[in-house]
Amino acid sequence: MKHTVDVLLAVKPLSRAKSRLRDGYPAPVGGHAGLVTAMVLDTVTAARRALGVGRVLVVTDDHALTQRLREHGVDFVDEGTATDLNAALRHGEQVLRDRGRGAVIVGALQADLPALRPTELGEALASAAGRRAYCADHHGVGTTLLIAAPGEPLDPRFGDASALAHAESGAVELTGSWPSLRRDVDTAEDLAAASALGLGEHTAAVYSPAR
Ligand SMILES: Nc1nc2c(ncn2[C@@H]2O[C@H](COP(=O)(O)OP(=O)(O)OP(=O)(O)O)[C@@H](O)[C@H]2O)c(=O)[nH]1
Ligand SMILES: C=C(OP(=O)(O)O)C(=O)O
Repeated sequence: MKHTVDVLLAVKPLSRAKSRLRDGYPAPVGGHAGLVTAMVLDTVTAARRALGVGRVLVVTDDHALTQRLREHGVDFVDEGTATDLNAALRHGEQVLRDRGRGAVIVGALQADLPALRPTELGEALASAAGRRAYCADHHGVGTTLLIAAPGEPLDPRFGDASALAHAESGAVELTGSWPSLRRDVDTAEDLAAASALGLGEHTAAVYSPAR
């Protein structure tokens, strides 16, 4: 039976989010929080359109963000007692399993992929082929996607050098090209590179590349 992956995205409070992305580009419409929100919405929109994705659940305590998610019919959950990204993802994983019917395959997708193409995510999920797997970021150092093996815990190890950490945890590295899946946005340079790939509608509406 073809399995779908239930995808988690975690977002910290917008006031603290994307601290490396606070300057170096024209002021976005709606300010910093508006830009971060737009990137989340574009990432979620692409994930929902990707072949192989089941449910999408955003883990966040930010009220303004959850309001926008609600407007777009995106499911979300608070982060419980989590104090970091991995704990927030583990909390979201438990919520998915509690709600799930039958075997659940859980994945974690970074929430700052505003150029994400559904086809690239779908290809990455297919190439995991039921294995614990990860996709490294464009630097080859971080992780933009982690997929658990069916019925296995997600065991997220995001943070510094997370690609290596996930490899050491037994995850298989996914090696497709997938430039939009690997282009997470941490800095103004990343945002310009994502713009060159083609931004989703929400981020494109608030950001214009520096002329
Ligand atoms: N819910 C939740 N999400 C988190 C937490 N820490 C990080 N994240 C999210 O994890 C994703 C990847 O983290 P980073 O790329 O470091 O994002 P960031 O922390 O906003 O960026 P910087 O402030 O520049 O480090 C982002 O979407 C963050 O919002 C946390 O404690 N809780
Ligand atoms: C937390 C991560 O994201 P970033 O490196 O963008 O902070 C990660 O790649 O594990």
